Amino acid sequence: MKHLAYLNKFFFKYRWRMLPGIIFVITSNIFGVLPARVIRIAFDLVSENIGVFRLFNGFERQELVYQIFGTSLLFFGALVLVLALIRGILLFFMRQTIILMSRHIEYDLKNEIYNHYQKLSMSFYRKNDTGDLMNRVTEDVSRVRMYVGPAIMYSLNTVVLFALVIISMVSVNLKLAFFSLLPLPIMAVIIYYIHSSINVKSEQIQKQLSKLSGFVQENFSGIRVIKAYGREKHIREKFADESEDYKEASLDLVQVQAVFYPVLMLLIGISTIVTIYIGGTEVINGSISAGNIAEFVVYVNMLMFPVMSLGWVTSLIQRAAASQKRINEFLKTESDITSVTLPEYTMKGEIEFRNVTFIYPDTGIVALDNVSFTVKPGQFMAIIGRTGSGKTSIANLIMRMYDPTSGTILIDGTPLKEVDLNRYRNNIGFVPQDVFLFSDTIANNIAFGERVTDMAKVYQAAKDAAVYNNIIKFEHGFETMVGERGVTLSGGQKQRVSIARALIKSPKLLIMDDCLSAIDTKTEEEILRHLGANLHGRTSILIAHRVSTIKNADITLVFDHGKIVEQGNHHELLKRDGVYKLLYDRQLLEEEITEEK
Ligand SMILES: Nc1ncnc2c1ncn2[C@@H]1O[C@H](COP(=O)(O)OP(=O)(O)OP(=O)(O)O)[C@@H](O)[C@H]1O
Repeated sequence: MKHLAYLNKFFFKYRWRMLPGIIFVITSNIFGVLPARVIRIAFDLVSENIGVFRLFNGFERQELVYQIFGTSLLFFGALVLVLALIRGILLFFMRQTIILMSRHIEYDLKNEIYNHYQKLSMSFYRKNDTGDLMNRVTEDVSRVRMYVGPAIMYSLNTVVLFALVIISMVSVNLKLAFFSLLPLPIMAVIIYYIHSSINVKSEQIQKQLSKLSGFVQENFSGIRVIKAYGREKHIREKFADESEDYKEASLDLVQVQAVFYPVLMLLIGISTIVTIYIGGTEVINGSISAGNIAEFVVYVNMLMFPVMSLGWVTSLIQRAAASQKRINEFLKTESDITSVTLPEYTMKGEIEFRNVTFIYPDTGIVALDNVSFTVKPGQFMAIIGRTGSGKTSIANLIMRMYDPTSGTILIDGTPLKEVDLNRYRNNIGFVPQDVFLFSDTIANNIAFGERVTDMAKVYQAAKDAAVYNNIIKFEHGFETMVGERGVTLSGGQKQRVSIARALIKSPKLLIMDDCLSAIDTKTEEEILRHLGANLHGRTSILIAHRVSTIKNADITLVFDHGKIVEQGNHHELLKRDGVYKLLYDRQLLEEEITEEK
């Protein structure tokens, strides 16, 4: 429960919705209880007037008595209707205030969690899987909403209604009040246990359903592999097995639910019988009137729903507490990358790694081992090396996705930790190794880092990334949607759109991580030619696998096992006759063989 205390700030924020809400709960219950008294009066009127009616048997006056009697009953009927109507209006406002408040809190909480997510570093995202992150913003927040809305509303309602009904009952007859209320606690306990069992089973079904949809999603994504390997039958059988588990869990739930309502009806019936029996003996004793029995039967029935909902509300609160605990865990997580905020920042583009060692925090893999190098402003630096040698880790550290385990990274002579990260990243154009395009138009994907989409700049960036001619061939040109709902771009086209996204920023520092791998050598040359023309005054770092890509680099670092094993320009490296020369010769040979074919 203490976890839910976090939400109190929202109750305070929305106090002007909550307070009227409470007033509506109280008044609606007053109007809920009043009809029972009207019914009592009407009942008593019937029993009293029947005597009078019979007394006038055979007289003309009997007709008049009947008319007065009928009109009075009609009046009471109309009164009950009016009271119900007023109660209905008040209930409407009760929901309009409290449930509306819960929707506002849900909105605020979702935004708060999402904003917090945005501040957290890459290592956080590595540690937590996407499904879990999404669940906290969606499912957990929904469960918390059930607490701040329905649970609070029904709890308030129950407390107020019980107070009013008990006062009314006791003021009539203490003994009858005691016996009428006696079955209710027993009923609450039974309903609580049945409800808990329903909850456990519903959770099982939910889990099974998530597993099933995860299975389906993965298989739809990998449908090409499934078809290519002819595994459709096998997958179909696996799906049937998973569905079978889901079906079993659902049947289990139906069984418990089937017990729930008959048990409930039985308990309500018992309560009513007890009320009528004890009430009857009290009428015989002369301590209450027959109308009081009717009044009590109405009270008992009025209490049924709150008692029924008690189990439900308890489980709502328990679930919300568990969800809020998970949400609090995340909200308390601090980013391990913190930044200073500076009023201004201009970047020249010098990068220096001084004895940098980097171990990935989650796996303990030593990605970089005592690496030192300097890139001067405007220089073109290339990084080459075997897979897993630490090239991407260099890019990650320059982007400050992670901080080095030891050593220092200096930007224009200032340690990176002392640089305003937001402004710094705004000066960088980064093309990651795994291309990611949003489900949006090509133009918006290219202009992603820009505040406003300037089409002239979008076109120029697309031309520089050698993808312009491809895009204009699409039916909707730059307005073509990409991603799940749009066209599927080829691997090379995606890479070039991703390059255009970096180029449009005219960054001071351009980092391209192996982003020319799916592009043919001719297009690659075209891009490099454009880049060459635009690179003046801007530092660029190109991570590549092909030596041909980086021949023109001012300096090339050759990586192996997280260390720089060679460095220099193309000619210097060839002269050294080391790893670089070996790579170059091997690639030349591969190219010759391909050409001969
Ligand atoms: N996010 C990560 N968490 C943990 N370990 C990682 C992570 N990324 C990379 N590694 C590990 O760090 C080492 C260096 O990886 P890195 O991605 O820097 O290599 P790379 O030279 O860029 O490889 P490639 O050419 O295949 O992209 C590898 O052993 C890899 O398994």
